[in-house]
Amino acid sequence: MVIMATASPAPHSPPKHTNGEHNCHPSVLSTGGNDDGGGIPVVDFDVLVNGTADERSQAVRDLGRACEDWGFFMVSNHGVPEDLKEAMLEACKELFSLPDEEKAEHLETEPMAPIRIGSGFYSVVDGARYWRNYLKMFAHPELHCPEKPAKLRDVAAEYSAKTRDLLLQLAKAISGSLGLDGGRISEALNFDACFQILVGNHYPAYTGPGDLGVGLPAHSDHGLLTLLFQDGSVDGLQVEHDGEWHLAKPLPGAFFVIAGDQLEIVSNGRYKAAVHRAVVGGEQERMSFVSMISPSMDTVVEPVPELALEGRGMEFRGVRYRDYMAYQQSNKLEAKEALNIARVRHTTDRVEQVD
Ligand SMILES: O=C(O)CCC(=O)C(=O)O
Ligand SMILES: [Fe+2]
Repeated sequence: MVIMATASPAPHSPPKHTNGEHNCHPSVLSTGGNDDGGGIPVVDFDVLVNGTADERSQAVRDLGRACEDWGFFMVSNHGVPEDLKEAMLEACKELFSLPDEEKAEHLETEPMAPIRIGSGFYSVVDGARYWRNYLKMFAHPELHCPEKPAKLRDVAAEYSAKTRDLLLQLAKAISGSLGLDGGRISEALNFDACFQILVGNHYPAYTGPGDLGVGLPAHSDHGLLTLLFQDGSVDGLQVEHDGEWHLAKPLPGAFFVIAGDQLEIVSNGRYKAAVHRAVVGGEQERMSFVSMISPSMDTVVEPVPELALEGRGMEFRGVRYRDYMAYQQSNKLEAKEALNIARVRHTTDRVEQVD
């Protein structure tokens, strides 16, 4: 069975709640829901911030291991209310079901536009067709939001504030897990003015050839950390780990956290950005919602020098985040290809940049 990108047109049907099992590629390991036996690691956020000193130290170590081994984990007991997550998805569904005339201003805008509504079916970036509709909104330092549906702005403002707070606290703990001061990564990345983006993904019911289609091809995210949840029990997110694809099945209420390219750069390659993809299949449509934090657009991101001193030299050169994001968003999504613009290749007698 082959997972296919397809050129067929696809319906823009309004999303509805779905339940039930999702077809998955036979070579994909079903995982999640526990932290043993090769499952996706789980970090209990409440313990991470409110535990005893010993519990917190252990949680930070576990977090570090999750970032090192997977670049991908679940966070439970995170404090973001379920009804806020649901309201965020509902507002997104309403937006996707509006007629195109009502979204025209933001449809298929250029890759760095603060609001983009689009569809993988019309992808101008790489000519491929993906089974996906999306809404992208810059959310911080300023929230950019379509006027319709009317409820979207308030919900997005609250959701972005709550998830930003969570992501910044995770960044602090991750900084600690690297043996750095908790504020070190925030300082290096100018997080007082962090950049945040919200993305709603809608994968319509699949009517293309074969059993499965590509919703979003294998990629790593361009930011520092991505927080993701999906609607109901329709799975489709897969993460690469040790050369295998794992189906990411969430624990009830938990978020997925995905290490992005800027974490790989700032940690000098100690933590790897996770390659992931979304597959679609069958009658069931799927939705997911992403909140991502990144350095401010003007920050030149490079490894924290303390980490470069651990005998491995600087593995990345400094790249302004705005340029990095523009490059990643304007080119074909191909696993971690974008990181090569920042990677330094070490050879025995000289150091060169990879172009
Ligand atoms: O829909 C998903 O589960 C994955 C979405 C994703 O990877 C993204 O929006 O960057
Ligand atoms: Fe992603």
